[in-house]
Amino acid sequence: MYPIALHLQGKKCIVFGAGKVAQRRVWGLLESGAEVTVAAPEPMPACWKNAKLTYLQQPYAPELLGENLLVFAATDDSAENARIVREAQAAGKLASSATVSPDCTPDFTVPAHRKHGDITMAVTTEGDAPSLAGAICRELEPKLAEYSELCTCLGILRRAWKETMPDEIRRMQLLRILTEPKALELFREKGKGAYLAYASSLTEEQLPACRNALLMVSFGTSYADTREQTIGAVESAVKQAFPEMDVFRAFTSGMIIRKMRRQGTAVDTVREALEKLKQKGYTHVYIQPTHVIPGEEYDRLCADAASYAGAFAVLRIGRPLLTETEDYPALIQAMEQDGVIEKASTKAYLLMGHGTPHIINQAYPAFDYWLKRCGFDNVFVGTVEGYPTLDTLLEQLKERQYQEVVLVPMMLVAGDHAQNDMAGDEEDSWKSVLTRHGYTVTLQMQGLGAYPAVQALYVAHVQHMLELSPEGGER
Ligand SMILES: C[C@@]1(CC(=O)O)C2=NC(=C\c3[nH]c(c(CCC(=O)O)c3CC(=O)O)Cc3[nH]c(c(CC(=O)O)c3CCC(=O)O)/C=C3\N/C(=C\2)[C@@H](CCC(=O)O)[C@]3(C)CC(=O)O)/[C@H]1CCC(=O)O
Ligand SMILES: NC(=O)c1ccc[n+]([C@@H]2O[C@H](COP(=O)([O-])OP(=O)(O)OC[C@H]3O[C@@H](n4cnc5c(N)ncnc54)[C@H](O)[C@@H]3O)[C@@H](O)[C@H]2O)c1
Repeated sequence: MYPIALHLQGKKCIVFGAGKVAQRRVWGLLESGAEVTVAAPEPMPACWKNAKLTYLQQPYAPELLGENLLVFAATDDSAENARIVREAQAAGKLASSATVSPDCTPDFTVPAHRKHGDITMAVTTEGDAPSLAGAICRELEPKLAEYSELCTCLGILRRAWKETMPDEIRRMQLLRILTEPKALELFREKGKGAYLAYASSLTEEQLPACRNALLMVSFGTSYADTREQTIGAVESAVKQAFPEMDVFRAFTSGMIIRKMRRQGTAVDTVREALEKLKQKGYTHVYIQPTHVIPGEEYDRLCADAASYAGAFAVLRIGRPLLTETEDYPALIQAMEQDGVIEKASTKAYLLMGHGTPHIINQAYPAFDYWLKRCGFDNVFVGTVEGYPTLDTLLEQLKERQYQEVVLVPMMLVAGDHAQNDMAGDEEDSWKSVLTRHGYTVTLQMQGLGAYPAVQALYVAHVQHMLELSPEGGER
């Protein structure tokens, strides 16, 4: 089902039947300016005496379909209605039926509708409960009436601003402010005069000069040091690369946000950040996640952003670090460039990824595959919560002759997982297990975000997001 509003002025339409339903169809069609023909076996009902329509006193016949664009089968014979619909469709017309039958699939349904001034409201239940569609319209009708004067006002303002305000974004911004709940309430409570005064006060007010916001979204960490060395450093790199953008921060982990609040540091959730950007009047919002993979956190981010889709002229989401195929060799090259991993070394490097029950966990074995493709036979990927596990890594190490292993977090930050699961003194940490297996363990305690070459990858992802055409790039 796809709703559209048809402009029927001067278009030919035919209604079969002259009973209660047919009469509703005919009045509606005449109101919309259509050229109406009615065919039914009885004489023309008196109510149409002064109506501008062509009345044919005869039952349905295929030749009556003629040049008509829309066909309304409104007889009380459902088999006849089904036949009318089928034959009209075969003749390339769009047809509806007042009766529902299994051997007929009409092209359109007539929704319950109400019109007040320039506002038309239509409700369909796809034939399930037509009387409910009518009831919903009746319930909402007073609201429509309330807004029809406002609609006229806004129509006048909008046409005037199209002439006097060449900046389309500014116009959009103003019209959005003027249809926010606060403005609607002002119109209802104080009337048209107060509303128009508010509108002109807005046009005089200086709207924010910079309308581009870049929201950097991270999972977050409550470890303040690593937070600034990684998340903060990625954000700084992006700020430097895009000086024309206002850069903001949001975290996706509610647990971390709460913990930080207890420590006295406020960070926004994605929804809070988007709400603030909307309030501040930003029109173009670009969201760059710093997440390593597009997993659950990223899915949630997309859902949160989707609920703000109508709030901005542009709302786009960039891709996490490992999303497209080319991201894999790019990250390997970056890690090599900053000396995180070294090819053909006598040391084995074990990268500790987070891991996830989400299907994207495949990114970790895929990254391992890419490492080998790029010649890093001595670098292995494992995860804390997914596959490959530490046991998988131990098996792989056993087949080779390494004595020294270097542990590296494959996470943006060197937070809880790096400090405890990787490098902690508990007996099940990777460090403890590997030491027990006789390896000499070295720790690299930096999150990926701390490396300039990785920061440059995020800059490239933002660049890519900004370059996408609005049609192809919207998410
Ligand atoms: C909305 C409205 C617009 C309009 O017609 O203008 C409309 N029906 C309205 C009223 C209404 N219709 C019926 C009752 C009796 C109570 C009840 O049954 O609920 C009442 C209430 C009343 O009369 O108060 C019975 C009924 N309707 C259809 C069948 C055939 C069937 O199901 O076989 C039967 C069973 C007959 C039987 O049992 O014998 C079929 C259709 N009726 C449609 C539209 C289309 C689907 C719209 C949708 O739901 O999306 C469709 C498919 C026709 C089409 O698309 O042309 C209008 C409300 C106007 C308003 O109040 O503003
Ligand atoms: N869509 C709705 O809102 C709605 C509401 C109630 C009922 N219905 C269903 O729609 C049907 C029509 O309802 P109504 O209240 O208008 O019935 P109605 O009895 O008032 O009118 C039926 C009309 O169809 C005409 N007709 C019969 N055979 C014809 C033919 N071969 N060619 C042209 N006209 C023909 C009759 O002469 C009459 O004018 C009913 O059978 C009912 O099931 C629909």
